[in-house]
Amino acid sequence: MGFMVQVVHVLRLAIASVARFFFSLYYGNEGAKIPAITDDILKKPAVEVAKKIRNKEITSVEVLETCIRRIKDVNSALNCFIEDRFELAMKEAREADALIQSGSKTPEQLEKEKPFLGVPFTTKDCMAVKGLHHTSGVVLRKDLIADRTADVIRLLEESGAIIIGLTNVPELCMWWETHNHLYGRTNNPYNTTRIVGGSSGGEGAIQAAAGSIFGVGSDIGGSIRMPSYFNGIFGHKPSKHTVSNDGQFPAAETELHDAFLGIGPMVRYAVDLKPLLGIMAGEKSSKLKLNEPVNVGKLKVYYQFSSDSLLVDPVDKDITEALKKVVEYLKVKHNVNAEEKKIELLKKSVPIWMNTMKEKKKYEEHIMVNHGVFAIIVEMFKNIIGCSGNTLIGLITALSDHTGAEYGDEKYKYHVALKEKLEKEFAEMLGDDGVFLYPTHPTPALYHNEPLMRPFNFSYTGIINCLGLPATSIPLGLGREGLPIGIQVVSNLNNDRLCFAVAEELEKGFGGWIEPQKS
Ligand SMILES: CCCCCCCC/C=C\CCCCCCCC(N)=O
Repeated sequence: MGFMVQVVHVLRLAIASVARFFFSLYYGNEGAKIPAITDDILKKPAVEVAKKIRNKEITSVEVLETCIRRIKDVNSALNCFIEDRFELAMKEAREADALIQSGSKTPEQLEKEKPFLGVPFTTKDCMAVKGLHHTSGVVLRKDLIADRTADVIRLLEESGAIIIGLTNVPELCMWWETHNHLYGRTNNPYNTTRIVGGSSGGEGAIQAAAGSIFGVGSDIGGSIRMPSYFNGIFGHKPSKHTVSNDGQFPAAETELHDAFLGIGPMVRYAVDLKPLLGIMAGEKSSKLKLNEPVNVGKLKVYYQFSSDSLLVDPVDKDITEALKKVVEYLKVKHNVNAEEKKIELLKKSVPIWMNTMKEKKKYEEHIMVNHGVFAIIVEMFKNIIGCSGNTLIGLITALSDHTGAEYGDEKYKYHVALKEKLEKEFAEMLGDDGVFLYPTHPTPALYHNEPLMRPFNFSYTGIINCLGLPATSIPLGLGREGLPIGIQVVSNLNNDRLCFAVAEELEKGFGGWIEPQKS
């Protein structure tokens, strides 16, 4: 059995390598370039932009105009921004400026009451924003306009931030390449022949390209952390039950999935993670004790190089080297002796995620009019001849939903039990002062469509969703292909602030976000 699994693994890798060769011939290595960033305000953290607006060093209207210009400059190459509310945003920016100019509140009062006053932001199109489309990349929802705004977006608006539009996602947000038959495919700002990840892929790209000041993503299998990683920015999936999942499509249908799913910030600068999560969490932010100081030198640091799963690609040497450098950096700078782990159950990341993700409702019910295996196969043929509203991977995922466990059966319960065992192991290891460093993903951004050859690579992030733990994707520079690399840092439940402290420290040591290729 073990031998056969090894043989299948080697065969899969061999086929994926041959396919990669053909992908490289097909796409070449030169994609479209995006223009250099010329406005300094786009190279500032959101907290600094907010301060400058409050202190009348720049107006909200000027910041918004700069973002709009930048979005227009980069979107033909990236196809990441899909719907705007520029006019309404401009009205809100004028109102913000008028409030500041009126002098009715001091900058200190504004900082307390409306910390992001006048700061433009974007979110993915699976989040309800009143008056904008709410499709999740599903053709059946193409005319659906949200009649209310998701809790998390409302909280950000109450903090003074201004939503300027929506970014692209994969069909039903359930794949890690951003492509659908409504808005098309999104390209990576570092190399447009490569993927941006998913499902918050449009958001990853617009943040990396500096088209908005901060972004909001959501993550049930890595959808914040993978696009953050592929696009060289910071992204945080919060502790379970911290940020309201209201107003998101698809909604989490079970208690378990509500724990897996998290909405969080996607940003160019680590310093923005904490204040944004504080606002997004609303009343629940108090349990995170975000203002408690964290001494990185006092943290217990654990790390693991690979899940050792035979269903997943080996971890790229650039990522392994980067993780080693992080361990060395923490030793030299903070005298922290990190401990290497070999957590056996991480090998089972793929079956744990795949089986515990089962719901009563079948996947195809969200994306197709006709249901059942036969209907899916018919739709696949239609896809091949270019006549389907569904993506091929959407249909493959629908088909795969007819394999493995059924919601609530013995197989499902077995995998829930495995998840609980791993949860206990992580809780004991991390305690109140521990962090776990782990690859966010085994490879840098693949060519478009290439994830089909390596479908389960998302499990490095997916397994952390099953545990409900907070995790931040941290950029660590560019690898040998000129594409972003990095790791994720995981902490115990409600210890999100430890992830932020590590993110800020590694940003200092490794440079954080790097402006993408310029024309
Ligand atoms: C060609 C071989 C295809 C093998 C079957 C692939 C089945 C894939 C099923 C599920 C993949 C889910 C990927 C989740 C990515 C992120 C989800 C998220 N919203 O956080």
